[in-house]
Amino acid sequence: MAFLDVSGISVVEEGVTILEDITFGLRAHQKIAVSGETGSGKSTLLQTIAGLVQPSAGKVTFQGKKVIGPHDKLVPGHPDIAYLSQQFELPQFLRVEQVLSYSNTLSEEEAQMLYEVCRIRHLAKRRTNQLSGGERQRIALARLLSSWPGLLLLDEPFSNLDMGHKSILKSVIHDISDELGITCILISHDPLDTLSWADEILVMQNGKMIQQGTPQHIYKEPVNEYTASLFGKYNLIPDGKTTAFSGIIGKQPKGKDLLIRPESFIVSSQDSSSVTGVVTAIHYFGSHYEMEVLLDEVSVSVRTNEDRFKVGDSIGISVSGNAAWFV
Ligand SMILES: Nc1ncnc2c1ncn2[C@@H]1O[C@H](COP(=O)(O)OP(=O)(O)OP(=O)(O)O)[C@@H](O)[C@H]1O
Repeated sequence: MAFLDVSGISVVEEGVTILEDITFGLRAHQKIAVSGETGSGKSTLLQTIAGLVQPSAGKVTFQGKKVIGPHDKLVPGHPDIAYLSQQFELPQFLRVEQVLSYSNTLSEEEAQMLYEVCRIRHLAKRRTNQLSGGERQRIALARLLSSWPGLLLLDEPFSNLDMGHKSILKSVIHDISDELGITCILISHDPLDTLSWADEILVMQNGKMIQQGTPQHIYKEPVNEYTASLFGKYNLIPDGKTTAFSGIIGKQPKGKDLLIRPESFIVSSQDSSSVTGVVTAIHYFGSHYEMEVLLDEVSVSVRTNEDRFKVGDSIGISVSGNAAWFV
């Protein structure tokens, strides 16, 4: 029995299809991230799983039981599935300890462990109007988790957080899975949040799930340019202009464009195993440089750690066959 089974879910609102035939399963403790552009249906998917949106077709089964939608339930939602929305609210002007005690169903020891994991123990006496955005979010999270759900759905938890609060929240989410044993599904726009965290990524486009796989698979072998674009910079060398590279990588495009990530290029000597280009711009990013290199007719972005290049240099670049992908 799958921990969570999403089977053929479609959602239609006012004649508009928002989700179309989504199917996937989740094992207990598996970490799934959902990626996709704005409006692709990510939030609606999580809300349907949580029993907050009525599917028009298909069903969600959680721990062997069908999740009942809001049309068939007086108080929408599932007691064992927590959904942290982008627009969470905390009661105004209460002390944090009051907010948490109202929803708490845990023993004192469990509650203290939860507050420790959420990094909020030091905030107990603070009033809710005296908190930063990141602190508010961790308290909203602790409040949700105080019923100790089996499944936590996090909808863009990192948006609007500065680097410091984001980094704390990342550790909190990591510990929620690893220390509290709560299974999580996470929506995030930022590839850095999902690639390093998830066991599996689902990619949404126009209400459809267009790809599912490990972070490595999705990053290296995206099903199309849209998926490639969600996970970082890429070069797309159009079919017809790929001849020079086809020789090096030993693969033919077969009518497709050639996708190469900037870090997959290797700056090498100018010989038969490389393609010659001219550096037209260099951008500094702290941990690395990105050079714009004009090849025969195409300009590509090449990542390098070396600082010896300058605009106008003629360089050789190569790429290994398994770092090139046709889309
Ligand atoms: N109740 C509704 N009635 C009509 N349209 C809706 C409803 N809920 C969502 N939509 C539309 O469905 C599409 C998907 O919305 P959803 O919020 O699920 O996308 P998303 O991928 O989570 O976007 P974002 O990243 O901006 O949060 C959007 O075009 C949205 O306007």
